[in-house]
Amino acid sequence: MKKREMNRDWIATARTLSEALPYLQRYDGAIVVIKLGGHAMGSDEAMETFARDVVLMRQVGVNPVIVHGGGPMINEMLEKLQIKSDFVGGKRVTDEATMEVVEMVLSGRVNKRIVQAINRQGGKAVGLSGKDANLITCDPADPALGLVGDPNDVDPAILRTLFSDDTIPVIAPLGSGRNGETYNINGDTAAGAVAAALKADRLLLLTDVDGVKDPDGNVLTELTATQIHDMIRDGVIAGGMIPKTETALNAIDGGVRAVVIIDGRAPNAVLLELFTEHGAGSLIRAG
Ligand SMILES: Nc1ncnc2c1ncn2[C@@H]1O[C@H](COP(=O)(O)OP(=O)(O)O)[C@@H](O)[C@H]1O
Ligand SMILES: CC(=O)N[C@@H](CCC(=O)OP(=O)(O)O)C(=O)O
Repeated sequence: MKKREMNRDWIATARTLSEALPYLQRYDGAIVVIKLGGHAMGSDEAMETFARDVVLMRQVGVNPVIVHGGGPMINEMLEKLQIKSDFVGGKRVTDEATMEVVEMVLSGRVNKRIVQAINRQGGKAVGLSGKDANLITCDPADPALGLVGDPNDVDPAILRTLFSDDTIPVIAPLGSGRNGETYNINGDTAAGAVAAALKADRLLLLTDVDGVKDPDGNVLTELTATQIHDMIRDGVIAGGMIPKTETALNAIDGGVRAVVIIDGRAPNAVLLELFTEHGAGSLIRAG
């Protein structure tokens, strides 16, 4: 039974819903790839909110695809096992022992946590890695990085099958080599490759900062390719933000309409970005 009382908050909520109509219409049937970084995963409560947002997206006709990271969780397990780990240009140098841990953590604990969270909210999520159904085939990225892969062949057929069954794919960033090897793919790189193969309407890169920052720490609300190249060259964009911005450019080149780098720790970040006029973070779009 609804309580028949007037309250400013509820009136504002109703107005927000009403104002969402043009956005709901715009994204009906759209494909939205969301990269959920390890740093953005946070508490169980934050995961629950994220999962609810994803289920809502699906409910209103969007086809969401989740590609996740899990760097901090891999670090934790490597430390327990006393395996040393180094990063070059934001990517983990991956030998065979490291690869075993990466696969175990990403395909196991991290992937299933997200799948379970979505299913608990009434969605239907299926966990897979880039190795399933030939989704992502890799070539070695750089001999210095060992088993780090560059996605060179992405077959999104399995994802389209899942869309047609109202199912939400949750993808761990691993890929197969041409000779049966397993490759570790940076989560942003994997998300970009999947988004390009699907010609996604949006790629949302959820991280732990408000967006891409200039040297004074101000978030740049819109970024061009030239700005990104200059900022990487000058060291203003560093560490994990390098693969993120490079991914954004590659995704746009590959046919994605727009990429947004946003703070995934902010409550309802995904809904705010898609269904309200209050988009946040840094936008990179096709020219
Ligand atoms: N110019 C920049 N603007 C914002 N963040 C930056 C910038 N340069 C480097 N970073 C770093 O990039 C990090 C995001 O990358 P990463 O830690 O790999 O995130 P995730 O785990 O979400 O993929 C930020 O926390 C920040 O420390
Ligand atoms: C090659 C490479 O660096 N792979 C990443 C995969 C996980 C990832 O990208 O996690 P975040 O998104 O949380 O950083 C790694 O081993 O950490």
